[in-house]
Order: sequence, then C-alpha cells, then structure tokens
Amino acid sequence: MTVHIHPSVDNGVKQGSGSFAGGTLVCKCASKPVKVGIKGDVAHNHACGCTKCWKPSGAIFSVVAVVPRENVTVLENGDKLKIVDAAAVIQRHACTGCGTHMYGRIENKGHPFYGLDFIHPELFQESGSAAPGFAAFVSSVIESGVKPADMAGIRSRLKELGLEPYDCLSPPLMDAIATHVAKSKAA
Ligand SMILES: N[C@@H](CCC(=O)N[C@@H](CSCO)C(=O)NCC(=O)O)C(=O)O
Ligand SMILES: [Zn+2]
Ligand SMILES: [Zn+2]
Repeated sequence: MTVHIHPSVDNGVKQGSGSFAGGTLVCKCASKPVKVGIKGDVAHNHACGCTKCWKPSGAIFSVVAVVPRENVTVLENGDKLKIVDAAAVIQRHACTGCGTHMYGRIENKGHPFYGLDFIHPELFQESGSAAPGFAAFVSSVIESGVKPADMAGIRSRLKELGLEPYDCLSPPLMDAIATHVAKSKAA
C-alpha cells in the first residue's frame, strides 16, 4: 500500500536552499487570490497530523512552519480572509473563497510561541524555503478518520522520508515550551 503523507513530501523531502529570502503565499482561488508576503525563511517546518492545521485535498498531514509575526503582511485580497476559530490558540486566517489557511496567529501574549505565525510553505510561489524536519501530532490523524491499523505504515513512511514521527511536537520544541512554563512559574 502506498502511504500518502502530503503532496510536497510524497516524492521525497526537498531540502531548502539555505538562503531563502522570503516570498509570497498565494491561496487556491482562480480569481482574486489572497496573497500574503513573508520576509525571510521559515523555521521549525514540520508535517502536522492534527485536525486543526489546513491540508490540501487528499493529504493526511499538513506541512506547517513558523515565521516572526512582524514578517507577515497581507498583500492582496485580504477582505476574503476570515478567522476559522477565534477561540483556538492559533487563530487561522483562511480564505473564504477556497478554504486555504493563509496564516495562523497567536494573540495570547503568555503563550510559549507568541510572536510566531504559522504558515504553509507549499503556498509560496517561490521555491527554496526550509524543508520539513519532523512530523508532529502523528497519532492525531486517527481523529481525522485514519484507521489505527494504518499507523505503523504511516510512521514507517515518515521515518523513511526522514520526518521523525512524534505524537506531540519535537523534543526541542517541547523543551522550549516547558522552559517557558518553568520561567513563567518562577516569575
Ligand atoms: N489532537 C488534537 C491536537 C491539536 C493540537 O494541539 N495541535 C497543535 C499543533 S498545530 C501546529 O503544529 C496546536 O498547538 N494547536 C493549537 C491550535 O490549533 O490552536 C487535534 O488533532 O485536534
Ligand atoms: Zn482563496
Ligand atoms: Zn497542527
């Protein structure tokens, strides 16, 4: 059985150029697409199996990365954007025309990742942004309807692609979250 993870990694993970200076994210609308400008490269790019991150049709994982929020600018057709769930930690601004999530923003200043916006690098019209390096929330794909019996094959395909599977975030990110919590408690 061929395991499809996400179209941008199914034929192998394409490494970034290492010098990506930024670009423009474009939604899937044939007319009046939403365009969002991103300065600089992305960080912590990963495949995410959670139910909340946007996936292109047919994909069981999203590919999502972060950039500093000040590096994100809506360039065109921003009137089409609407927040998917204002109660979520990450407020995902989606195109009402095609459903594509253009950026997800954390407004809670106490959140460990406050200051970072979540974006989907596959929407860049330019190539060369940093590649995904791990897979997060892998067990969560079951919440979207994947059969538990398929998980072994999915994890083994992720490993084959060099995307180490984790059921939450990667250890360095979990350590960063715990460090933030420890500092907040000490303050
Ligand atoms: N099992 C849940 C997990 C959802 C979840 O916690 N997702 C993470 C990662 S999203 C990008 O890596 C998260 O931080 N969510 C906050 C939010 O989405 O607002 C599920 O699958 O729904
Ligand atoms: Zn659109
Ligand atoms: Zn997610």
